[in-house]
Order: sequence, then structure tokens, then C-alpha cells
Amino acid sequence: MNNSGLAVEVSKDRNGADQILLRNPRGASAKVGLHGGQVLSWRTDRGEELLFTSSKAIFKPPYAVRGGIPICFPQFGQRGSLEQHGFARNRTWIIDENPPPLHPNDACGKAYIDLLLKPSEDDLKIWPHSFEFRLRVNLTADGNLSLISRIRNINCKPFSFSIAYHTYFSISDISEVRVEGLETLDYLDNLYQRERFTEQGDALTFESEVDRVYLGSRDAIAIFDHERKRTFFIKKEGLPDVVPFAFLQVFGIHGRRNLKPWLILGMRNTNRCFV
Ligand SMILES: O=P(O)(O)OC[C@H]1O[C@H](O)[C@H](O)[C@@H](O)[C@@H]1O
Repeated sequence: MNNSGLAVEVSKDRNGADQILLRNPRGASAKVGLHGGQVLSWRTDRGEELLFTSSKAIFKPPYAVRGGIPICFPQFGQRGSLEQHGFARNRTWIIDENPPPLHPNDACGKAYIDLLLKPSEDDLKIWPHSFEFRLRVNLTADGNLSLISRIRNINCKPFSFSIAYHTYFSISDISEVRVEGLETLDYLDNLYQRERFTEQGDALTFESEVDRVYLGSRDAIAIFDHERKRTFFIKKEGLPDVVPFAFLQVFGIHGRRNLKPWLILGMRNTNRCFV
């Protein structure tokens, strides 16, 4: 623990892999696993878990963990030659002891950890681009969570990639949830062969399964959970040369409460990476 009361602890998970616990002075916490470079838990200072993890989740390679915040890279979904959502969520990351500096404000007053993923020989066979993916996970004194991704091309050949934080938010009951910030946007509907539709002007509420990719998403989206009286604000910034998407997937309808109480709302960027 340092002078500001921020703590970073490294321990082993049940499979012997390192996991990192970030804690702030008020008692909020975030847990990050090296399998997938994945945030596995994010708790308020009252100990309430904000992220959903499936009870059937498998926490070791080659499986992706269903829950928390998987990292989709270098591909989102099935738009490319790789497995669904790319390989980063299935790989073992390392702790980056000496990352290139970020803006000083990106560390100030925060408990944070830097992770690093480099391609293996096998990865280079399926995606022949030499990269370094650095992920900083920050927990602020207010209990906010921020993720900063930096992808470095260490070869001379430009490449394109997609990146997404596939965030599983924990919610009470989907019929009590409203999403604002996607109104009037066009979306591709995965339940209708990716046909393109336009969202109406109202905030989104849910009566059936939803699986969509919204185009040209704004920088801020909010999820209101009326039953829990909780609001998630999701913001994105940075990444020039970007085609932003938001994707939304909801299950758990059919009249049964808490059938699968989660909602995925992620932000995706498509980018090109030059040396
Ligand atoms: O099952 P996974 O590979 O983890 O993908 C989980 C989900 O990811 C995105 O949200 C897609 O839009 C969904 O169609 C997919 O079901």
C-alpha cells in the first residue's frame, strides 16, 4: 500500500495464475486476471459487485471467461478470419513492470496495474502482425474504473484491428433497465442477419432478446437500473482514426425475473496501426 491508501496486491487464482487486486482508500476494489487480461470483478465501497460473471465461467485457457470485461482484439465478433472476438481474451498476459509513460493524470490518485500481451509464434501464424498491447486498469479514489489500451506496431507493416471492452454489467431485472445514448442511431441487428435498422428517439427498454451493433456511437452512454437505484455511466475518449461502435446484448426476458441478469454494453473501435 502506498501513502495515499491505494493498494495493489498480487495473488494466485485457483489455477495458479496471477491475479491483481486494486483497492482504493474507501474500500472499492477491482480484480484483474492475467488470463485474458481481464477485469473479473469491480466492487463499490459497500462491497456490491458491479460486473456479472456466469456461474459456468471457466477461468483457464483456452476458454474465454464469460463475465467481467473480456478484451476483444484484434477482431470484434466474426468480422474477420479469426475466432469470435479475436484471441486476446484467451491468452495469458503478463504484468508490465516498466510501461512507457502515460499522461501523469492517468496514474494520479488511482490504484492501477499495467498488463502486456505480445503475440506468440502461433498467434503470428494466424495473425501475422507484430504488436504490443498494453492495458492499464485504473481504479480511482471515487471508485470509478477506467481502462486504457495502447497498441504498438513493432513492425514496419501497417495493420488494421478492432478492439472492444466486452463489458458484462450486473443488473437487477432487465425489465427495470433503461439505456440512454443510443437513440436515433443506426444499428445492425444480429438477430436479423445483421440487417440495418434505425433506433427510435426514446431511451431503450427491453421486452425480448437484443443483440445489436450500433453505428457511430456517441462518447457517453448510461444504463439506469431502477430496481437497484444504480446508474452506470460509460464514457470513451481518444483513439484518433476511429470508427466507433457500441454493442448491446440482453438476455433474460420471457417473464422470468433474474433469469440471466446481465447486459453487455461495450464500445468498439476499428483502427489502423502504423509504426
Ligand atoms: O459467446 P461469446 O463469443 O463470448 O460472445 C458473446 C456475444 O458477443 C457480442 O455481444 C455479440 O454481439 C453476440 O452475438 C455474442 O453472443
